Amino acid sequence: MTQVNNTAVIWSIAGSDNSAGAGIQADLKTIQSFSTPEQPLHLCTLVTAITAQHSSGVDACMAVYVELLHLQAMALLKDAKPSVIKIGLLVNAAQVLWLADFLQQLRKSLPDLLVMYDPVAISSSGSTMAEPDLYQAVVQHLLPHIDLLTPNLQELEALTQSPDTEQAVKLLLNTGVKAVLVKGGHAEATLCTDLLFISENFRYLGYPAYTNYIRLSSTRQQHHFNHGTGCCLSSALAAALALGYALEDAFVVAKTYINQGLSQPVAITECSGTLGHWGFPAKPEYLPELLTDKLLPPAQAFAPLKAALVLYVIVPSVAELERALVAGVKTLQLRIKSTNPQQLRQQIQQAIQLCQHPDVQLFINDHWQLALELGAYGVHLGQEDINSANLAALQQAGLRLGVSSHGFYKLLRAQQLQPSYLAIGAIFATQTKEMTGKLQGLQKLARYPALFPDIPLVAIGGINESNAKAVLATGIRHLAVVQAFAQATDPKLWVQQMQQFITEAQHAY
Ligand SMILES: Cc1ncc(COP(=O)(O)OP(=O)(O)O)c(N)n1
Ligand SMILES: Cc1ncsc1CCOP(=O)(O)O
Ligand SMILES: [Mg+2]
Repeated sequence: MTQVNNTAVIWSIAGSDNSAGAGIQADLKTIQSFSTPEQPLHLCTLVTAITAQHSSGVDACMAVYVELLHLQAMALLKDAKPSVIKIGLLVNAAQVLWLADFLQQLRKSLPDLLVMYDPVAISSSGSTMAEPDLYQAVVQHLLPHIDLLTPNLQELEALTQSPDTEQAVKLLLNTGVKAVLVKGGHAEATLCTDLLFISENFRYLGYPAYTNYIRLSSTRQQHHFNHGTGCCLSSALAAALALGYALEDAFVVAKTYINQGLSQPVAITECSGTLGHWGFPAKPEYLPELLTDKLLPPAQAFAPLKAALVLYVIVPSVAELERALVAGVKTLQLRIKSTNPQQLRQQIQQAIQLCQHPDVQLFINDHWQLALELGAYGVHLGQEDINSANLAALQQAGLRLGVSSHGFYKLLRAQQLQPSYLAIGAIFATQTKEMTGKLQGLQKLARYPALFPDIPLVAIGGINESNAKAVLATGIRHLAVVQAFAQATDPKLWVQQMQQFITEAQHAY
């Protein structure tokens, strides 16, 4: 049967928690929370066990027979195939063996399938739900079929017999697992820190990280309403991956979701309850802190923009810069990719001269040394460039800084520098720049303004007069363009039209 719309189907293969804080019930609530009419998610379930539990323990756990697991899977396949499978509680070796075999078969017809395993065996209250032979079977048979494993610290040690996190993760990656997210929720610390290790084999990686792991941290929220937090973190990851987020971005989204849910829990009694499920997180205070990829930010923030970016036109030469100025563009970028050093200096100097006007803001792309030396208004740097640029010198000289980003993880990374603006791209397909990662699209773009309200955000990549209104409807207020301006036959009219779209959006939303 052909799937008819863009609904992403996720399967949860897990145990029932009748108290509905963890297990399949938590997965359903979490996945539903991420589902929207524009990008619907549909969670189907394969129940592996029925548990009798409450907030302080598990009274009973009964495994479902493998034959019935198989029938559940066959029934689901009659309707639709999943794009993501999230595995939770497995009880015994028989279930593991069936699942390993099933996944191997399924992958033959679903090469893009993403399989996650949250290796729960002991509940957060300390009750053991699995049989003693479970982990041995998991390591031997299941792990080679897992793309992303999400153990907590206890489960990590139980699976590997290693108390050393990095060593344990190495052991797991050697079994064929492609990424490991170690959940730090159970550690005794004021910060709750989770670590994501991504091997080169992980197909969903959008952009290479600058370290081989990413560490996200948030202040621990001490209360009694955290039953099922681990299940929900893994489900939120599954949802974000099904929505097309790159793994590192899905990690940020999932942790932000948990912070939101713990900030607004559902209390049932004074000492029992669960985290809340309140939709895609939308407040900056829920964002975690990125502890890895530490850049060396200057002591102070970069100078703010002297005016809003609004329409930001990027040009490859001084001749094009003049054309843009004549057409009425007030925010410009000189983006020269190849020329000899002498011409480069000359062009940057000329561009700075031409833009000496109180209403005009000119950013120099890439060539920060020349920009600094020649007294430019600002520079635009990519994520690689900020590793090596002398940011302190740029900040001290009063230059404005704009930084490229391609999703939540890169936004967090760039935000550390307190730049003057952040660019997000590519929104649509572009012929101007080779983009290796996923396109942002309008649905993802619409999530950023609420989470990054204190810094100007500019959208870039494939933007033109036909899609500008749709981009502005996401809440983004600034548009950067290359080709659409270069191809405008009447540049003045084109600029007026684009500026009008932006002004209308500012008043409309
Ligand atoms: C406004 C704006 N956004 C993004 C970019 C891209 O910068 P970067 O990632 O450094 O890539 P190059 O432009 O150097 O190819 C930009 N230039 N401007
Ligand atoms: C430089 C850059 N960075 C992200 S997309 C992009 C190219 C944008 O060009 P266009 O507006 O022609 O798609
Ligand atoms: Mg660059």
